[in-house]
Amino acid sequence: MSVPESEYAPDYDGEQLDLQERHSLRRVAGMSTELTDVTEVEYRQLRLERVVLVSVWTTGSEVDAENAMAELKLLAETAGSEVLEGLVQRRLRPDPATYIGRGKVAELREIVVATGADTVICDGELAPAQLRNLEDRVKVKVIDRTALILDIFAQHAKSAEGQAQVELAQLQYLKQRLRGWGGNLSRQAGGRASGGAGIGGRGPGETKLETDRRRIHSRIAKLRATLRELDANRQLKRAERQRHQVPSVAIVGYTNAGKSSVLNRLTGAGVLVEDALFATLDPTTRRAQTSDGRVYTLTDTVGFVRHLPHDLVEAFASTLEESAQADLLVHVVDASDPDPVGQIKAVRSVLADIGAGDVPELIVLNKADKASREAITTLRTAAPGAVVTSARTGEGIDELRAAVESGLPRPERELRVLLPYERGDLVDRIHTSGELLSVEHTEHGSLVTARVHPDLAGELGPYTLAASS
Ligand SMILES: Nc1nc2c(ncn2[C@@H]2O[C@H](COP(=O)(O)OP(=O)(O)OP(=O)(O)O)[C@@H](O)[C@H]2O)c(=O)[nH]1
Ligand SMILES: [Mg+2]
Repeated sequence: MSVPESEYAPDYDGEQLDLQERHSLRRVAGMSTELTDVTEVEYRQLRLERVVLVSVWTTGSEVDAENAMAELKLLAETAGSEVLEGLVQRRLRPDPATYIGRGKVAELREIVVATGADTVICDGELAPAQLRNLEDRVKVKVIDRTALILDIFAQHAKSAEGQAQVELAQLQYLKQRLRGWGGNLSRQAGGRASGGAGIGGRGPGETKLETDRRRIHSRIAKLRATLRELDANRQLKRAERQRHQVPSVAIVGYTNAGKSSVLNRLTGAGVLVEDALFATLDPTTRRAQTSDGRVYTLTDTVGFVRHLPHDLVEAFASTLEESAQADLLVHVVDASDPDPVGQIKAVRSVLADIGAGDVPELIVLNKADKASREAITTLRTAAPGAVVTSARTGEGIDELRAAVESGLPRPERELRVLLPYERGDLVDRIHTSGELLSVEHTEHGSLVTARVHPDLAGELGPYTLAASS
């Protein structure tokens, strides 16, 4: 399988790296998808694409490169692929024409032939020309990480809004690549064994799009209009919650960190939990109550991933906005992941992008049952004030609930009122929207000290005895 040395000649921009590193298109160990039983093999052969993963490793340590590859593998498998091989090339930067070094392309072709792969997935966002050049030479479908993530989102989107958002992102992505693709490979064919659309092929078909570029544009316009309408709906609901001064908490974090599991633990909500990336695409809002009866909302959100495609962030803006509008972010981290600090950084960078950078954040180190003691200790130092939980065993959930309660904004007015007994309704409202500090039952009514919002303070005005702060 070795390629003559002369073939490496055009591989110029690797020249400043160690010779041996440059020469190897290294196999990453343990990459092939493990199939456990025969029925699974048969089932998967019908459905799966057989893929080879390729990555250019430019910066960071070898461990970083392997973690990135492991994540790409997980993404590919989430999309339904069988991973045959993972290859990494050490290089200062991707080749502008072929992504990996030109000399490596022939080697990649040999691996594709030898393994019987029908798709190559590159870790990154490739230029249209890079995709086309690679496809021409490797002679199987080549897709990039962005298309892969879009594909996973397309498979998981359930609500009308989620589906419209994904389709919009896919069309934006395709629009820029219409000229780049085509040629002898049909995008519509999909994986050899998938019996139809494969990765990157679900969603809008390309040939149709090529024949009528205007149709993309009008479809995009239509989707945007639909999304605006749906967004207006969401705004209404949010405004309603704001009017009632209901504090909101958004659960954010890297994909598969355990956000939905944490929400389920906190509220008993039946939200889909799956060992899959991007299981949750539609935000679920649940009502919760503090120990003293104040009502607040908890919203589960779409997970983040490193290099979340820009088109997706834009398309999901209204969903992601939920986090920017929250009073508190519960940032769930998988403490058992090999690189939790990298995940925290990736999540914070998306949060900053969507304007949620200033919302108070409570870090939750989840999967404590699985994480090593050292990892937890290191993370505690990196994130002081973090709560350690296991959504699996329930460890730390009470502590988390208490931390969320104390992180909620406090109603600003403190007052003392004497409420006649027939105004029990007002006592109830203090319970659910304010903080009841003390009650004393007198012969004239209930003597209540409480913190409430200005609205309710206004209504309580006639009964106020003394106001402070
Ligand atoms: N061992 C362990 N597994 C957990 C824990 N919390 C969640 N999991 C598992 O991790 C996987 C992902 O959990 P989810 O709650 O779906 O994660 P998520 O963050 O909502 O994921 P997405 O919606 O896909 O972004 C599931 O298999 C859970 O059972 C935990 O504390 N310990
Ligand atoms: Mg989820």
